[in-house]
Amino acid sequence: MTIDYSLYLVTGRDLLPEGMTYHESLEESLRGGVTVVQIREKETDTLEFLEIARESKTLCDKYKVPLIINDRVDIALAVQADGVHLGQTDMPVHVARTLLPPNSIIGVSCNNLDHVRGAVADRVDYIGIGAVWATNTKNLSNPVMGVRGIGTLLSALDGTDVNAVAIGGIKSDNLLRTLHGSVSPSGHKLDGIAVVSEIVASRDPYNSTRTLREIYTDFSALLEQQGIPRPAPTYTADSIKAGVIDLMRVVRETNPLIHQITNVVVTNQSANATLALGGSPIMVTAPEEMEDLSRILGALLINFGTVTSKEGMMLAGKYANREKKPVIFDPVGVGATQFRRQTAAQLLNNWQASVIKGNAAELAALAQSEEVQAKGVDSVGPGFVDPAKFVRDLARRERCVIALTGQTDWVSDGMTIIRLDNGHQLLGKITGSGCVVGTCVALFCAGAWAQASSEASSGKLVRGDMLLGAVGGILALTIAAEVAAPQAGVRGSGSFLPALIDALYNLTPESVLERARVQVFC
Ligand SMILES: Cc1ncc(COP(=O)(O)OP(=O)(O)O)c(N)n1
Ligand SMILES: Cc1nc(C(=O)O)sc1CCOP(=O)(O)O
Repeated sequence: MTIDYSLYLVTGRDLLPEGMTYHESLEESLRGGVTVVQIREKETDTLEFLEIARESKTLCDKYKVPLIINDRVDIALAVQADGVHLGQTDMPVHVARTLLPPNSIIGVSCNNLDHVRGAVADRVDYIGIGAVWATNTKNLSNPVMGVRGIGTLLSALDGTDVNAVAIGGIKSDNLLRTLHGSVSPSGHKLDGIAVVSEIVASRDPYNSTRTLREIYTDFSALLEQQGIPRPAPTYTADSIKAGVIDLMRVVRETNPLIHQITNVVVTNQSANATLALGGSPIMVTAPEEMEDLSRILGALLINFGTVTSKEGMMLAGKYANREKKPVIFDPVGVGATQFRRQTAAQLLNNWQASVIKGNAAELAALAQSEEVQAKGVDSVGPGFVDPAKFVRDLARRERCVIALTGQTDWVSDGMTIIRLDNGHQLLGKITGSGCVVGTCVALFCAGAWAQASSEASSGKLVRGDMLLGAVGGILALTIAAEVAAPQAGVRGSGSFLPALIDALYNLTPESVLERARVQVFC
């Protein structure tokens, strides 16, 4: 039997809202479009379980949706359910298979690679991987694994026909993030998501189900589009320059709010650079403010030069993802300490960055490459042998735009690779010029978001052309540096900084067109 696992409902009668019967809730969710139903009764006597299973079977048959029974092979047999879901300490798969009719569906819970290998060896039909996020529905015996943990386990299913659903804390506001983030590095994606409370605890299970379905369908459509090879390059050097000039205009016209959780060294100059380019800076770190801010910001910059509020960073990215706003991540000095490496991994597991910007050592550390070494927050040595390939591969792995900054800057979205050759050596003589690049990238990404904000909702996790945003931000700062450095009043790095802010303020489309040194590779 071919099963559509995309929206897998696991029941939980104790979560039903007051006044809603089990029957009503289940029928509404079937009408709304759940594609599989699992009856999960942890505390119920056999007789009551049997009655509930019978009632559920009648409803599921009416909507032609398969019915799975959690843990209890005997109940599955008694109501002629389509299959069973077994935990790691439940009846072994081979025993259940001898008891159940041929072609029954067997699913198994998996929390680590050994579980997945065991499930593949047992030739199960599907695995339930969890918990992806924290949940109040069940006391978990293992830590939550986040989207990256899901991706790792999905890789172990490459080349098999075992399906996979994720479970645990999945809600409409984190579903897109769950789907995006869990695609394995080899491109293996989930076959569905399993939810309890988002549907069962809802006062409107029909619409809660519809919302989840819509998000899932949009995401699947996007993945299909991405699978189609692009017939012709979308960008040329000229189209990039024209696009950047247009974004510059949008930023000045829309004055976007740029929320920056940044480090103490550069806060002031980042705020000034934001104002100079036509944006409006806000440097908030308190976790309590993140949800409200996410609704009004144009872009979020998370720079962890000094990690003061990890919780704030976690929440800010999560809410920005929910609003489909650009999230720019600048993992300053990520390779320098174990704490930074762990924090970066946790943040990226919690939200999806739209652009990750870093120097060679930072991006090498993120990619777990030893090709480039760090000294504190700086790179040492000549850089990557093949920076174009490096940024393209990391962009594919992180599913976002990667901006590698240095004497030459490289930007890629995983398909197009762009080389930029502007800048001035004085940029290396002022503190935090890399951090200000992050600010400029955030501004141009906010412009790209504003340009696309009327686009129909889609499976994308951010609206707007983030590749162009990243290129725009880098060009703005590096060209401003070229303009500022030869100014009469600039006598060294101290007088260069105010001249740089002036140059950002006075940056013209003509100087971008004239100076931008852009090469596009596909
Ligand atoms: C789809 C799906 N995945 C995982 C589970 C968890 O099952 P199990 O490990 O048996 O734990 P309990 O549900 O019995 O608490 C599931 N039920 N469904
Ligand atoms: C039943 C179950 N199993 C899990 C696992 O990790 O194996 S998490 C979970 C509960 C999922 O409920 P909700 O969608 O309300 O978070």
